[in-house]
Amino acid sequence: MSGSAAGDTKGKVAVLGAGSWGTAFSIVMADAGNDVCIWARRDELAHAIGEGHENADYLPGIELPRTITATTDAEQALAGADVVVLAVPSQSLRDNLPTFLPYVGSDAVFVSLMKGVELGTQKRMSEVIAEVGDVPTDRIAVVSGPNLAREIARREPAASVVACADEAVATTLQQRMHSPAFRPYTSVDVLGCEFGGAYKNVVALCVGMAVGLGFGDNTTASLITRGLAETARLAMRLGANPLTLMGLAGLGDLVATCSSPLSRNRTFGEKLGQGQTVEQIYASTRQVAEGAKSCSSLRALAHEVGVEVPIVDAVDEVVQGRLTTAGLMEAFINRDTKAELS
Ligand SMILES: NC(=O)C1=CN([C@@H]2O[C@H](COP(=O)(O)OP(=O)(O)OC[C@H]3O[C@@H](n4cnc5c(N)ncnc54)[C@H](OP(=O)(O)O)[C@@H]3O)[C@@H](O)[C@H]2O)C=CC1
Ligand SMILES: O=C(CO)COP(=O)(O)O
Repeated sequence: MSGSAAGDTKGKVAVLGAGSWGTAFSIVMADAGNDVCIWARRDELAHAIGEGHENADYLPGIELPRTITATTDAEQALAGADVVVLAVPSQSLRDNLPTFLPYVGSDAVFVSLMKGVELGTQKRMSEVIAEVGDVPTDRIAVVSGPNLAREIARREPAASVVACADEAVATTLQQRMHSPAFRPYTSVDVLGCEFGGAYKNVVALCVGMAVGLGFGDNTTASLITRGLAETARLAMRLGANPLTLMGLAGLGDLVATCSSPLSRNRTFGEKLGQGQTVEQIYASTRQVAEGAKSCSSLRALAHEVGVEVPIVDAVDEVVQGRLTTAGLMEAFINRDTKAELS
């Protein structure tokens, strides 16, 4: 993988997944001087992106740079790419990897944009890539931060974190993705970044429920703050750097997602709070709300390591249909009282 200063011609990037974030991140990479080829699983979407220069299904009204091409052919998307960006829903990654892996160059670096934890295995996405692809950790990076796709696609200024166990790889990727509107910071705390990204989706579901029930800023700020405490408690138990959770991939993303009506997770929670069922919500959108699945895997993981996660527990109960959203708020207030910093 080669690096160069912002604005220079850099190399080819394959983006596997043509949804909101895969497409918005492709704009970042194209603006930073990379040639980008997006893999979509539907012909009509690949055609709309490659020929019409718009992804009307996910980012309507955004004109895509001409250096972005698209295909449904994984071999074509990956040919010559030294950066391989994965942007499919987390729960589909394991099934999708065998389609991609035969065409990934032996030195190419994987970049996960996904913010979920696999159901059943409780693995983070970088762990799934390492396991299924037999890829060493110095070739797997994650990008995570307050990066709502539509705002990024509009080139509104934002920062993010690119994390890799090998700091030099993170730095090279940082150079590859630094664009006029997108400022990446490096980190070696892959676990902390992935955890921040996955956990905030569950907290955003909870905040959305509160909004849907008609509660105001005191309620949402209380949930965000206790959500951050819970995220940090579990992530630290698993080996994350606590400061990562106070950074862009933790607090930053938590605030953006919990505050924004653009967030699919917050919207999902809001609809639950307004009385819709999980099935009705799934039927009303094609976009992924990762927290609705990751609440169960994060809960299982927390219980495996003996960490208390009342928000994740309660959100999972609501999603499973065993608790109402009003019951969740009541449980939040009426749990046994304790010291804040316990
Ligand atoms: N959107 C955002 O603001 C951000 C999202 N993320 C994360 O990025 C990841 C991708 O999200 P995002 O792009 O937003 O998702 P979207 O829901 O917008 O798009 C999902 C994409 O994946 C495809 N897809 C859906 N199911 C499958 C499957 N089973 N196998 C293969 N492809 C599938 C969809 O194809 P089709 O259209 O054919 O259904 C679509 O191209 C998630 O983990 C998300 O948490 C991270 C930061 C920001
Ligand atoms: O991760 C995101 C912003 O950083 C997007 O959140 P949603 O998936 O809830 O839209």
